[in-house]
Amino acid sequence: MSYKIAVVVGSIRKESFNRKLAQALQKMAPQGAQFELLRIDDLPLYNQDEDANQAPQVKRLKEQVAGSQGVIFITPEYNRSIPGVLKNAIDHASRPYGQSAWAGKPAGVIGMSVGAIGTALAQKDLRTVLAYLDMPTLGQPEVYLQAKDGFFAADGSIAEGSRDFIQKWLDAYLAFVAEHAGRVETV
Ligand SMILES: Cc1cc2nc3c(=O)[nH]c(=O)nc-3n(C[C@H](O)[C@H](O)[C@H](O)COP(=O)(O)O)c2cc1C
Repeated sequence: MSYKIAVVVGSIRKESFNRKLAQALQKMAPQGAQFELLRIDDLPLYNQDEDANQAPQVKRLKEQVAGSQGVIFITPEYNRSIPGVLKNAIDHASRPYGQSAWAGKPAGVIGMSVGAIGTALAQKDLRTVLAYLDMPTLGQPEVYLQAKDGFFAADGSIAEGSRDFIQKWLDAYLAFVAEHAGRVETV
């Protein structure tokens, strides 16, 4: 079976480490796993008044999530939590109430920040949100990455020091997606 995995990056900065990580992961994906990086930088600020009249960018986001078999969130930590742009995207695709695009999608959480705890607190907050959104989320292994010179190789791939560790996370996440898809198919 092949899987489409939606990838949401919690930074819209041009030189984002997390975007680079998303691109590196995309290259590490095995055949049968197709990664799609979702755009969130053109979403309006979430406003509940617009629930019945969602912007085309919001509809696009929801369709991309709905068409995926899983979602990977790759986020930096901002002020010990998740960036507003990521929460904005999550809130958009969770509404109108009862029509969330996220529900039931198996999630993977990974992130890179400059601080020593490597997004641990951002991921903790994100996991709380994903639990509420009814997204089964891979528990182990956890990946907390501190941005350091040499993490990425010159070609944008993950350098040797961390490559195996990240590959193990990716393999575990894709197995989690497959297990979830199997469960859904047998219901
Ligand atoms: C508003 C703001 C708050 C931040 N707060 C944290 C933080 O709580 N922990 C941390 O490790 N880094 C923090 N940083 C630094 C980010 O880790 C750094 O900007 C990182 O490069 C962001 O990820 P990106 O490269 O994908 O954009 C913060 C940066 C900004 C702009």
